[in-house]
Amino acid sequence: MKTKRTEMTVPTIGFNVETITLCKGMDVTVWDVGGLFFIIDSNDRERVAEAKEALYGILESESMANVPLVVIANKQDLPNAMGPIELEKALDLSSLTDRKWMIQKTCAIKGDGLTEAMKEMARLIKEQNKK
Ligand SMILES: Nc1nc2c(ncn2[C@@H]2O[C@H](COP(=O)(O)OP(=O)(O)OP(=O)(O)O)[C@@H](O)[C@H]2O)c(=O)[nH]1
Ligand SMILES: [Mg+2]
Repeated sequence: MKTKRTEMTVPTIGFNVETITLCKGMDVTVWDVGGLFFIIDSNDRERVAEAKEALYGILESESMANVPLVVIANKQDLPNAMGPIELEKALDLSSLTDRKWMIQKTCAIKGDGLTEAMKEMARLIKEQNKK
């Protein structure tokens, strides 16, 4: 995967903004943020590899160094949805040794797990800041 980087700073705010080209036609803009939520369609087994590529494309950006990650495993209401253990393997999350991460199961249409995801993120950011 080739990434083309554009570094840019907004001096008045002091945020680092970086635009990464994940693949042709897919640009993501990342900010110097406290935490990253990555939402995955747990029911989309065919595209989990694609989701993994996208995730690592974001994580390799300099501005994402040590930034805590909460993977939101959405669509848990669907019977064929991948669970957290399966997703952890599919996304190879155990390879992430230099950042705090966790997986939160959600069902966005019912709102299940969303508050928990926010709380977990707050906890990870606090832990990271202790270092
Ligand atoms: N069953 C279920 N459906 C959901 C949930 N969250 C979002 N959706 C539905 O998923 C649909 C959007 O699908 P997505 O997978 O997000 O997007 P998509 O249109 O498939 O586009 P891409 O997957 O990005 O190509 C909408 O109809 C939502 O109502 C959930 O937790 N459970
Ligand atoms: Mg989809």
